[in-house]
Amino acid sequence: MVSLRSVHQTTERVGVEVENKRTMSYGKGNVFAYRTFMEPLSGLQPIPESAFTVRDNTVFGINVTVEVGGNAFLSSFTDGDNQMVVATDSMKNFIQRHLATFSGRTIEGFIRYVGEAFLTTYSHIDWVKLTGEAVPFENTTYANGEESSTSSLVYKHSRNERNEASIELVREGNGWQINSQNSRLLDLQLVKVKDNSFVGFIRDQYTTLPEDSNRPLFIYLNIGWSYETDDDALGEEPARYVAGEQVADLASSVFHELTSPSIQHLIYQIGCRMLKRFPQLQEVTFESQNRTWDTVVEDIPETEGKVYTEPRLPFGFQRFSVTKADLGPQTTSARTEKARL
Ligand SMILES: O=c1[nH]c(=O)c2[nH]c(=O)[nH]c2[nH]1
Repeated sequence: MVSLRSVHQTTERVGVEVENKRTMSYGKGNVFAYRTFMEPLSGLQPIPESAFTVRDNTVFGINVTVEVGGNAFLSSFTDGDNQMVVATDSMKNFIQRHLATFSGRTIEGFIRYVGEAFLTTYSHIDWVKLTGEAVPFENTTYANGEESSTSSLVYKHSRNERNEASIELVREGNGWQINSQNSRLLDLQLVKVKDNSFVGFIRDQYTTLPEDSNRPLFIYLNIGWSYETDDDALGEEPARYVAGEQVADLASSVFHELTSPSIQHLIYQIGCRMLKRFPQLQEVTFESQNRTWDTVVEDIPETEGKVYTEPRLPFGFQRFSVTKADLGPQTTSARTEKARL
């Protein structure tokens, strides 16, 4: 038994700990900035699954969230003392104006540039986290005589999947270090109209779902990746950069090829293919959601088509990460692991 007194002392010690590690940050979200005629990102390493090799960058749109922390901000919370406060409105201006002086070509590069600038400009900021979500614009075409040509003037705001990058920089001595850096493709929505199954799952008193050896499969995917070498994420060496557009094509290509037994296995296969194509990556992560339509009309005579409607809530999801350990010789150890279990 612990005496009351020692409980009290422990609490005091814990209290000090908590004081040092308390949650304290502030920042700004939805900071939109658009720059036109930015340098295109060309020279990407082509992969067989994708024809994408150049990101145009004529319209570079980004939605930034910035969050900063540091002991210097404590008195702004506890005493209402704003002496050290960088107004979040100024943070917004800081981000937007830095887009004019940015000399890179990627969202990863931009948030790194802004993060470093925050730490350099405001010496009392201990750490900064930035997320940049691309606001994507696609090419359009116009009638050029009898031909159709790509417009260099008109771009179409895309509401499809988009790239995102995030970084956490922490002050360290006279410089800073990267605590985490990730790239993601958000909200890739893919439907495969046949050649997917879901069978062999547990059947017990709770099971109402029939086995299906040929279902349509509609999935929503967030795919994340991190690099072995942080600087590869910047796109300064385009051949070492992984573009979300390539990742989207790779994912749909694997989906096309695979007669999938489940979403779980599909995302594993996508992850392995990504690490094979892009050996500069360290890890690939997935958040998937099952959005498979509900069937309304099962048989339409003389066609293999059916009629479907929106899926009913609730939706299933998966989370999974794939690393190089999942490639090559590790297949053996995965099997051994299974045998051991
Ligand atoms: O691919 C799937 N994985 C599951 O775990 C699952 N569960 C479910 O009801 N449908 C599906 N589909």
